[in-house]
Amino acid sequence: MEKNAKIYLAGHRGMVGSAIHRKLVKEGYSNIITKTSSELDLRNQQAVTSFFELEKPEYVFLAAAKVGGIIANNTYRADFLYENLAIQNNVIHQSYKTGVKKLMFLGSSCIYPKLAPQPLKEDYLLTGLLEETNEPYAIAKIAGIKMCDAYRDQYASNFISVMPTNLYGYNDNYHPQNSHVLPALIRKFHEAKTNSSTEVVVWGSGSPMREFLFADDLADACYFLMENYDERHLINIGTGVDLTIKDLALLIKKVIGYEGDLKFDSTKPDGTPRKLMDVSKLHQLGWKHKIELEEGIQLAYHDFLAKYV
Ligand SMILES: NC(=O)C1=CN([C@@H]2O[C@H](COP(=O)(O)OP(=O)(O)OC[C@H]3O[C@@H](n4cnc5c(N)ncnc54)[C@H](OP(=O)(O)O)[C@@H]3O)[C@@H](O)[C@H]2O)C=CC1
Ligand SMILES: C[C@H]1O[C@H](OP(=O)(O)OP(=O)(O)OC[C@H]2O[C@@H](n3cnc4c(=O)[nH]c(N)nc43)[C@H](O)[C@@H]2O)[C@@H](O)[C@@H](O)C1=O
Repeated sequence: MEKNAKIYLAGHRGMVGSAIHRKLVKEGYSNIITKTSSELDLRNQQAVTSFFELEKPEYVFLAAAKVGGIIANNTYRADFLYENLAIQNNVIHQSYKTGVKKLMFLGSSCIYPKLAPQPLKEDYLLTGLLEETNEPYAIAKIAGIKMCDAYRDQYASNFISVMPTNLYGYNDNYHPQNSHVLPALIRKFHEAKTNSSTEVVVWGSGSPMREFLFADDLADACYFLMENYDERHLINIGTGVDLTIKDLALLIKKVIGYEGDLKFDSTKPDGTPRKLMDVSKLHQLGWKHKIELEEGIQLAYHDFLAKYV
C-alpha cells in the first residue's frame, strides 16, 4: 500500500480495528478513513453506498462485525447472522463497485467443522457440521469468504480472507455474559480477588482447548498479509499453540494473584472441543507471532485495570 493511499478501516474502535489502526499509524499511513457505527451503520445499504461513492477508498480492512463469546452467539443467533451478513454484503459489494484495489475480510476459526482433524487446515472449510452454538456467526463468515472468492472469480477483485484464531488484547470486550473466555476470566479473577471471594466459576468442563493470539500480533499479521498475500484461498492466523480452558484459567489466576478455587459450571456449553489453527501457510510466507500468552495476559490485565477499575 502506498503511504498516501486512502484506507478505509471498518470497525476502528473495536479490539481488532484499534490494533490495526495503531499498526497503520506506526507504519506511516495518515490517510485512514474511520467511521463509528453511529456515523455509518454498515447494515444500511444506502448509507454504505453513499459513503463509498463519496470516499472511494483504495484499500479496505473489514474489521467491523457483531462479535461475542459462546453465550452471546448462542443467545442472539438471528442478530449474529443478519448483522454480519448485512455488514459484509454492503462493504464487499461497494468495494467492488467503487474499484477498491484490495480488501481484507476478517473471518474466524469457528468457520471450520466442529470435529475437523487438528490442527485446522484451510482446506477443511465446509467438510463437516459446524459447532451449534456459533453456527449462525460461522455461516455469516463463510458467506463473507465465498463472497470475496466469487468477486475475485467474476470481477477479478483483489479481495482476501483471513481467519484469525481466538483473540484478546487492548480494548477487549469484558461484558460478564457476552465476552469471550479470556477477558471474561480476567474480569472474574480480578473481581474475586478484590471481593475476597472463595471461588471463581469457569463455564463448561474446562477441557475444551483454545488458541489465543494477542490483537496487536494479529494487526501485524494483517498488515503483513495486506502487503504480501494476494491468493484466492483463505489463510489462517494464529500462534499454532493451544491449551485447555482449565490451564488458561490457572494461568490467569496466577497472573492476577488470586488464591481461591475454580468451580466448573457444567450447565454452560463447552462449544467446539478444539480449534487449533494450522498456521504453516502463514509461517511459510514469513510471519510469526511475537507475544506469548502469559505476557499478553499481563498486558490485557493492565489495560483492563486502566479502563474499567
Ligand atoms: N475477538 C475475537 O476473538 C475474534 C474476532 N474476529 C473478527 O475480528 C473482527 C473484529 O472483532 P473485534 O475487534 O473482536 O470486535 P469488537 O466487538 O471489539 O469490534 C467490532 C467493531 O465493529 C463495529 N460495528 C459493529 N456493528 C457495526 C455496524 N452495524 N456498523 C458499523 N460498525 C459496526 C463496532 O463499531 P462501534 O465501536 O463504532 O460501534 C466495533 O468497532 C470481526 O470480524 C471478528 O469476527 C475473528 C476471530 C476472533
Ligand atoms: C472467537 C470464537 O469465539 C467463540 O467461540 P469460543 O471460542 O467457544 O468462545 P468463548 O471464548 O466464549 O468460549 C471458549 C470456551 O471457554 C469456556 N469458558 C469458561 N469460562 C468462560 C467465561 O466466563 N466466559 C466465556 N465466554 N467462556 C468461558 C466456554 O465454555 C468455552 O468452552 C465463537 O462464538 C466465535 O465468536 C468465535 O469465532
